[in-house]
Amino acid sequence: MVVDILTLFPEMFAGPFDASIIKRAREKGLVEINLINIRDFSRNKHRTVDDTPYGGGAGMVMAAEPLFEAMDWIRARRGDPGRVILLCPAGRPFNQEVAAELAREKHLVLICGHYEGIDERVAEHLVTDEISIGDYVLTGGELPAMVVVDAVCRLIPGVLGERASAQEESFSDGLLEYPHYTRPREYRGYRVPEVLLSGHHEKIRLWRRRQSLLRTLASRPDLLARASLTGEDRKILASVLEEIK
Ligand SMILES: CCN(CC)Cc1ccc(CNC(=O)c2csc3nc[nH]c(=O)c23)cc1
Repeated sequence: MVVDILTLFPEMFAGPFDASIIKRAREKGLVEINLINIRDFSRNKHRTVDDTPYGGGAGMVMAAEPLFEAMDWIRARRGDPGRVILLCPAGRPFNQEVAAELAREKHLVLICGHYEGIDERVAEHLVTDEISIGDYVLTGGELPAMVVVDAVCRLIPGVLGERASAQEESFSDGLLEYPHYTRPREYRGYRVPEVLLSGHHEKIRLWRRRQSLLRTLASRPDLLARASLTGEDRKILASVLEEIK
């Protein structure tokens, strides 16, 4: 997969993409990430990329020209991208389903907005998808772009070890994860639950499932409503609800 990121602050991306899983994916040639500075496509001598809004109002608006010029350059080099994603607060809420959809593309362009907004002609004539990463206001689209790239890249075959992706399948039943423990058995008087030390695989499986159900019930009942629950799950939930009566 090729990801072209249009941004005013390419330096912001240095850390997250040069470490760990994304770095390995790039080295393996599974993903190519190009950082493109929007300012390089400004056609005026002051290299400006924003201007005052028509109709008045506070703040500045990102101009259309540098983004259209950058898209021409991308198209000339690599042909039409599958998706052109504008990161913006008013976009479609990003979630695992959107990540899976984008992970099937060969070529993504991400546009990181700034200022009060971007000239609407960009959204109208260049953009295929507008994506928000949540209902809170950030200073720009760069962190959202990193979040999207991270979530999408890990779904590209070969990026995660096959074990991890197999594990992913088991979690994708929509419940929250059960608690994890590792050595030592006791640390500062805090002990690991006995069942996990028992070696009794069926009891451990049941305990973990119960923990997932309890946690999901406690903090994400909305997920519980949507999850694919087995008969066994319903029995566990019934006994839990009995207990807390
Ligand atoms: C004045 C109204 N603001 C919209 C809520 C203007 C505005 C604020 C912050 C931004 C910068 N944020 C993003 O570009 C952004 C891009 S994706 C995203 N997801 C969640 N929250 C976000 O702020 C974002 C852009 C416009």
